[in-house]
Amino acid sequence: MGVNTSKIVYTKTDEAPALATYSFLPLVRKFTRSANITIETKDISLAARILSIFPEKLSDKQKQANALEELGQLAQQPEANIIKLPNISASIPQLKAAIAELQLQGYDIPSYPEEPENDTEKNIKSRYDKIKGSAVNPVLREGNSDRRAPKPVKQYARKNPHSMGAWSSSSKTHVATMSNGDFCSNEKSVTVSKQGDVRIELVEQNGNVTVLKEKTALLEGEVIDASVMSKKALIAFLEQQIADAKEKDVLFSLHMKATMMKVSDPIIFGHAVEVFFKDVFEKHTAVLEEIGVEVNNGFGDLINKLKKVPDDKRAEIKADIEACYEKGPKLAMVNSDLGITNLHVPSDIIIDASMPAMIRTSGQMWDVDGKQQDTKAVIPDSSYAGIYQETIDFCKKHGAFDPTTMGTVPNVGLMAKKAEEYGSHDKTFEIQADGIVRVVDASGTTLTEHTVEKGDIWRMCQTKDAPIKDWVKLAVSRAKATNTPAIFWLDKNRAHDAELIKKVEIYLPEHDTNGLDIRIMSPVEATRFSLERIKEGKDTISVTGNVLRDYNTDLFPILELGTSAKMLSIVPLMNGGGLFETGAGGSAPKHVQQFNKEGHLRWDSLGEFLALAVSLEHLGETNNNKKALLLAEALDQATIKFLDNKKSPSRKVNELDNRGSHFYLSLYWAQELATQTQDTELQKEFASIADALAQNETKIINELNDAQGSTVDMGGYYWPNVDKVAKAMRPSETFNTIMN
Ligand SMILES: NC(=O)C1=CN([C@@H]2O[C@H](COP(=O)(O)OP(=O)(O)OC[C@H]3O[C@@H](n4cnc5c(N)ncnc54)[C@H](OP(=O)(O)O)[C@@H]3O)[C@@H](O)[C@H]2O)C=CC1
Ligand SMILES: O=C(O)CCC(=O)C(=O)O
Ligand SMILES: [Mg+2]
Repeated sequence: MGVNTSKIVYTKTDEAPALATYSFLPLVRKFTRSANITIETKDISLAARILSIFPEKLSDKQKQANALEELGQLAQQPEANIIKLPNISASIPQLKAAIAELQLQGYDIPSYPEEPENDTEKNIKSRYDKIKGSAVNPVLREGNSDRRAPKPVKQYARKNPHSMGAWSSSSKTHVATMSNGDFCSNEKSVTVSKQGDVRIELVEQNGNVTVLKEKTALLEGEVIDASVMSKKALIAFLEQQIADAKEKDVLFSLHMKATMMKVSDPIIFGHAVEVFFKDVFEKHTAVLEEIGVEVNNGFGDLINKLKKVPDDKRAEIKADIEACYEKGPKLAMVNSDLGITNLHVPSDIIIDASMPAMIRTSGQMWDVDGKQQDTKAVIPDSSYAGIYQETIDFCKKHGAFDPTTMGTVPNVGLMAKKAEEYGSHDKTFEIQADGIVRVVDASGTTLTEHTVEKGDIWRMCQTKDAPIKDWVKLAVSRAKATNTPAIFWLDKNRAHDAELIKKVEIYLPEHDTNGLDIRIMSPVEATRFSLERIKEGKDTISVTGNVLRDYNTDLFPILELGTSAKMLSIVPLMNGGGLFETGAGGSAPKHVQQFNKEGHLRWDSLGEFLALAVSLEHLGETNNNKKALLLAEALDQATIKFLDNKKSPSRKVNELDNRGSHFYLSLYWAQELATQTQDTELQKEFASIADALAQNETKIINELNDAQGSTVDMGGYYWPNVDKVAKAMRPSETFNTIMN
């Protein structure tokens, strides 16, 4: 294969990682040029995705290609080599903010029609709904996931432990979850014996049949699950928990994944808002309807729309809101200073990050005065809530974990082909009438059926056989490579898991597992087992489904490393390519706020460094590009040095930030290349760069630090001005000159 085929696609995303890209990518280009590697960028930011689907009224200059679609296709090709940075999975409030910003910048795109009144508006809404929530990752993830803390990162964390809030055995913090009527208890699961289509329909009590989804194609051996969340049971549960939080005097805090579970979870979120502020919603139904309040977008939606109400009425509603706050338990706050509660915006309390953050902070969240308090963490569906309760119990019993001695829990996650719950959006429905929802195949056989009531949330999930097989293989190969026990987190008492266990039991014996310790345990047992081992400094691979992949790869990294940004996240694509995700966390909106305010970007690009190294290694191997392999090796060494010398960004203004950290990585990377002797061309090229960087270290760092301390105008949040940001992110002339 010719060396010219070496191409890495680097994604342009949103918020903090996008800012970091302005500084990092020019450096990556410089380092990879001589190895004949092309770095192509694909803009999959929220704003670019919006523009790409509404080209009609845009000028040619304003139009955006549908980069996500192109990448989705590429991910299925063997030559794929994609570095994927975290992107915004937009809640409706974020989507609306991005649209408003683009309109203000002169892009003629339609507003989001919350309640579409005609076909045109319905069409606009359905186009926007495709962008909503987690719309990027499921498209690119054409493989299962291998997330872990690389050895040097783990060693660094052991030597330089992050803060850990102490735990008290008398902590009142706990998880509240439903015991009946939820998705977990109502789940039915079937492994289909042959390929074919199924129809999802609602049969009303009067015999009326409404087709909810005409056609869903199934493959042989695929596992399908159907389940329902009862609205009545949910509301009863929420009422009970609100009362109980008040009685126990703990904060009430709801933890959902409204971004990835973009259909079901906003509805559940909305119910929580309505139950908490019941008196307001009951008393002012007509007014709230008139101003178009959408509770599924959070309580913040009501607050924003109150502006439309006449002064005296608004004062009355506000007084009633205050009365609800008085009457109910204290709410956990997302931002005490700004009065933003846990119920304001669904994307503010994303469970994978928010639960571990709470566990790391002594099991506490913040009250309205900014004081830490014990908390009732409300996770309505009980499928996975138990892992957090188990972790909390463990901390109550043993105290906080000790990052200097604790082991690690890497994850092998099933996620290819939109596996399980995270692929269920197009098969999730808020039920409009009492009846039965059934899944029927082409021969008319009913595969599953559920009795439902109006307002219930019904959903179907799919898990294809090939991804399961690949997942088992990946688990065995990771267990073997690291000689670490691997636990399948599957509960034989849960319908879906029972089907998966059957498959695992068939596929495992196809591999040589001699000498390996591979077991199947329920999530709760697996948590306990892994935590007991972690405490003793031992490692345990968690082999999980898609949701637990997501939860565990924030939970363990946040406890072990302080953040999931330091994770290596590899997705070996099923067709042979590689998708390299940077870190296991998100796009850190808080970091952008700080950058705007004081010109300091505390984003840690370690995830990018790790992903780039494995991407280069993959490229070197698949294209027989020796220079790429050398670059990868040198980058790994540079990253180790970077950690040893503590060159990660600080959290405080006027100290080393993201940009300065990139300088040090470049210095060390160049030095590594200069000292290797296998490739004299690279050696020569980078020796002079290494020298220039080393000689100008103080000057460059001064130039970078001098750029901090004042506000930064980016000319936009979702669609910033490229020149402004490029300038802000590369403020050292000396550094730029050497690297250009
Ligand atoms: N892979 C993806 O594309 C993912 C995307 N998301 C999206 O990201 C957005 C924010 O999600 P959220 O749940 O708040 O989680 P985030 O992971 O973005 O943020 C939580 C906190 O983690 C810390 N953090 C995360 N990454 C870094 C980093 N590289 N360097 C330093 N600190 C870091 C920061 O805490 P502090 O500064 O306080 O230390 C940050 O405020 C949402 O739009 C969400 O949908 C979320 C997860 C994955
Ligand atoms: O796609 C998303 O919204 C988030 C993905 C995520 O949290 C993860 O994969 O860890
Ligand atoms: Mg996650």
